[in-house]
Amino acid sequence: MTDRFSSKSAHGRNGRARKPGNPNARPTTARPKSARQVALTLLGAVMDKHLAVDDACFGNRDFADLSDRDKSFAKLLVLTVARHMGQMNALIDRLLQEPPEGDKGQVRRILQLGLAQLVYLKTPAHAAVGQTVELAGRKPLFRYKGVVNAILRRVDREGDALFDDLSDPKLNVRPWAWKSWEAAYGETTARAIATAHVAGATLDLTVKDDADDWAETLGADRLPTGSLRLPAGTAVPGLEGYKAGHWWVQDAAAALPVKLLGDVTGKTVIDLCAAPGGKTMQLIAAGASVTAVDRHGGRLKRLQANLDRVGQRAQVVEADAETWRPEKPADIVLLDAPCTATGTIRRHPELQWIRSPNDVKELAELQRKLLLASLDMVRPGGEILYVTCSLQPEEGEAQIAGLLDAVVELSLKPFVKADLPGLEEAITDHGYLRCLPSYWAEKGGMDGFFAARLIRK
Ligand SMILES: C[S@@+](CC[C@H](N)C(=O)[O-])C[C@H]1O[C@@H](n2cnc3c(N)ncnc32)[C@H](O)[C@@H]1O
Repeated sequence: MTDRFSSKSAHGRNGRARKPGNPNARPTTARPKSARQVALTLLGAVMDKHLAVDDACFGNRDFADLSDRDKSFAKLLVLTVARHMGQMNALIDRLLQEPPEGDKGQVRRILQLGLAQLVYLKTPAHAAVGQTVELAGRKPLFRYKGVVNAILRRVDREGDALFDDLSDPKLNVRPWAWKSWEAAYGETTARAIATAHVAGATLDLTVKDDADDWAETLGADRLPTGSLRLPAGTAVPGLEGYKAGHWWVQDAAAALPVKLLGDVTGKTVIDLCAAPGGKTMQLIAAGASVTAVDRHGGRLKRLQANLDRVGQRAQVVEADAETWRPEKPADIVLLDAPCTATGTIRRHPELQWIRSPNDVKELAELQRKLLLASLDMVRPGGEILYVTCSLQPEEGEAQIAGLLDAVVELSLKPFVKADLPGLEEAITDHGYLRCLPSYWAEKGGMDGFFAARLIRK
């Protein structure tokens, strides 16, 4: 078997001129880093600065210098470590006879990168071991080079057997998150959620129309709720219909809240927190007239590019939804609120390690403010659709229950199971949408989502 990742990047070698104006440009004499070295830096940014992997990549000059292939490999390494970190740490604790001193956790991270390659990505040992050991080749880590080498060689020799008693996916869940999910969904479901997080995510698409035809053209599965599903790792830009804007990438669960609104033809909708526009595009495709609001200019550019690609138009507003107000109240406000996004750990396993109970508290407060602001933007008799991609009840069920207790102008318009044929289990007794990553496990799962429909009296 050949190793696609056994040599240093051929891209960005010494002396290669950088494009003028490249903000990540570095002096041409600097020595380019290997994908594994960059992965080690990215892992540090995730764990120490609590950055999402994409954000860590965005600000990293060495990452910018890698070839596309090495960029993918560096990211894959970090995501694989994040996905299995609890299991890896349990094994490392067992194999490291003495915890390293004064290494700022680097030896553990190097070992994690080695395990990611040997155990999960099945990178050939000659590259995985040799080049990973090199990461410990400089001061102050070089005294641990032998230890790293010995541990990785043992893992290569003994393989999966070393993980026999470390298969419980709960090991990868932070205790505070486990406590919350167990209390909210029960132990069996919490474990199924953890299992889904380890399994990763498929590529789901929402099509503008002709879903059956597109399913056939793309060789995709048509899910009961209308989304199309392709295997994990399918490359998007090369797929037929992407450039022509016939479909967009959207997890099957993320597509449900707008579907649950029913017929929106001719209705005015304010899409608050709209970027990058998945739900905006759904609303427009369903016949609504949409004002898309987001406070992040860069993300709004992505929204506009998405609208351009699929040939749709919306009024696009860069503003803070807490203070912005429309000239005229809308029929519907869709609030896809900023949240901890713990429902998307399948795609972004690092969230497990960068979120904290304090984030849940702070974001729940922000969501409440945005919900109250939404009330000012919708006409009497109009609807507010509140959505989060969080598994935490504070950002879902408890948020809405608290709001309904406090705000007399609002009432719940419950969803009913008949609204969601094929996924009835996602409609709760209270009439909320509650998707869990463990649903449709045999089909490849889905993101965790919550939605509630409120009426302004
Ligand atoms: C969950 S994402 C939205 C995803 C989007 N609705 C979709 O379907 O593609 C949350 C968005 O909220 C935006 N945001 C966060 N706080 C905001 C605020 N106070 N006002 C407006 N937008 C905000 C972020 O910039 C981010 O784009």
